[in-house]
Amino acid sequence: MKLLVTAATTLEVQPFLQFLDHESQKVSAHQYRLANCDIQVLIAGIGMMHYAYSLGRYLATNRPDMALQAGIAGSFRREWALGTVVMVDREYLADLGAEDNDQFKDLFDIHLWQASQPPFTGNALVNTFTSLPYRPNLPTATGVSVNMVSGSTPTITRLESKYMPDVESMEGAAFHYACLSENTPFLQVRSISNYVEIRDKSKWNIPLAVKQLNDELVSIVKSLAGLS
Ligand SMILES: O=C(O)c1cccc(C(=O)CC[C@H]2O[C@@H](n3cnc4c(=O)[nH]cnc43)[C@H](O)[C@@H]2O)c1
Repeated sequence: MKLLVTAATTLEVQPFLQFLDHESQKVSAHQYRLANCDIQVLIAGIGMMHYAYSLGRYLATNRPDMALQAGIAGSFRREWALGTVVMVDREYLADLGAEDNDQFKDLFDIHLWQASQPPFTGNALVNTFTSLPYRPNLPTATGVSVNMVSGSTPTITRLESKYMPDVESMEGAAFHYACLSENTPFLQVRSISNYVEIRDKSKWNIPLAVKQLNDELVSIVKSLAGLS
């Protein structure tokens, strides 16, 4: 099987790259062979613009059997400990639209986009692939994707009441959009590095989130390669 593993930054998948260096055959700079799996690693950049361009360019000439996005995320749910790994199955574009005095309206609200226009389901980018080669047993989550990490009470309250999100990232929606548009089965896996709150970087735990994310990533890829 041909598997694409993609992340915004190398930092987020560094331990996975080390695993591949030790356990697989390196075919070229970002390509590996692990048992029955051809693995391509794409570092697509931070934010939706970089991500959509890199992934779109890749999918224009490559047909992976499955794409896997791995990254860290902020959590709206305090009951999820930092380091919890979740599978995001629904994404909203949460800051693309218009400000109307103190109200935010997304592109569906102002009728520039129509509900369920492809590849949307309603106003969300939903992972509708039901028969993936492998599905990890992880909590599922609703994601919002933003261009600016949320860090004020009005913004957080607005997102919670409009989209009821569990997690926030800066690339999830771009990944869903590209994979749905190209009919590529996909999984988005995120590990909680911080809570979505008034910005306090000292409370983030990126090393823990990266460790837990990569343990799960190795386990998923081993299962896909038929190694466990
Ligand atoms: O400001 C800094 O010093 C800083 C250092 C490292 C990382 C950051 C980020 O803002 C990470 C953005 C990156 O991680 C994802 N992420 C993680 N938590 C959140 C969040 O609460 N809201 C949105 N995105 C988040 C995101 O997908 C980016 O790729 C800052």
